[in-house]
Amino acid sequence: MLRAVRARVGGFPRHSGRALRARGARGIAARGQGQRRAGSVLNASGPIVQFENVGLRYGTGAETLSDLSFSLKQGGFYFLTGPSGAGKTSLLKLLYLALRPSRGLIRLFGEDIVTMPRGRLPGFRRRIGVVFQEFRLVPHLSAYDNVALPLRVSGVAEADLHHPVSEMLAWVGLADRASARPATLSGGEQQRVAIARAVIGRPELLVADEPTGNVDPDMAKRLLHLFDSLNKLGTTVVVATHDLHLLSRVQRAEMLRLDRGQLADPTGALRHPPQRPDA
Ligand SMILES: Nc1ncnc2c1ncn2[C@@H]1O[C@H](COP(=O)(O)OP(=O)(O)OP(=O)(O)O)[C@@H](O)[C@H]1O
Repeated sequence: MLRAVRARVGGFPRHSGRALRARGARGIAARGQGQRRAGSVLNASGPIVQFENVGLRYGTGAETLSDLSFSLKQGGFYFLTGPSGAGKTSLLKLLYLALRPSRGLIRLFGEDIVTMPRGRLPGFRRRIGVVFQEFRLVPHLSAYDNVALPLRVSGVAEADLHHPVSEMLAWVGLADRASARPATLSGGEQQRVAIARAVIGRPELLVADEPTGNVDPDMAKRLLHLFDSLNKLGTTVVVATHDLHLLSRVQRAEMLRLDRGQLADPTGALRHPPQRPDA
């Protein structure tokens, strides 16, 4: 079945962008290929994420993340790697605004999100697609309705939902499971629904935590191709993974390697935060 699906779709599912441009759609819906929303303070090549000397501490313990200074360029593709417990999920939570840092500066879409009033955060979160490590599907909704959720939140009309949602479910090989509730799906199937939900709105930033952890190598390749296609349409992609086979599959991807809460260079040496020019 996978082969049949593969034959039908060569790039990112074509109806998704169309639905997002439908009448009444808000926010991300207004974007075309590689374009940013009107009024964005970012220019086409500016960083979409900037961390300066960021630290994160849970409770009163030692810092889980320390001295993180890096930027992600708009339209970039990044793999986040590192041993278990290095802090990958914690870093992704800072990126998708589930946590605020204990210290340092984070700019997202050109704005300081550390001091941003809480009321503005949901609007920012809608610009980010997230594949959670534990999926977080809505249990009482079908696979179809879980995938449709971001489009409904963006104001896409019901009449415009069917094509993009069905196409996306077919892409992830779940056309025949559209009406299934999450509890009746396997772990790998739930993961694919979670991925379809995260990408269908063509977010400006996609953050995926071990998105291929529960699928076989063929499906992992296919899902990575989906991220790759989305990235080519302008979405900045950050994928945390232990799967070293994935890393070579996107040639242009850059690596971020975490080790004990700090960024390391590819040789494993810890990278110290750059000196500010005025320091
Ligand atoms: N809510 C929390 N409260 C306290 N400590 C936490 C919390 N979440 C994570 N940690 C700790 O932070 C450290 C980093 O965890 P994190 O999940 O970010 O690592 P990871 O690199 O994603 O690991 P894995 O690859 O196993 O998923 C771990 O020592 C973990 O115990």
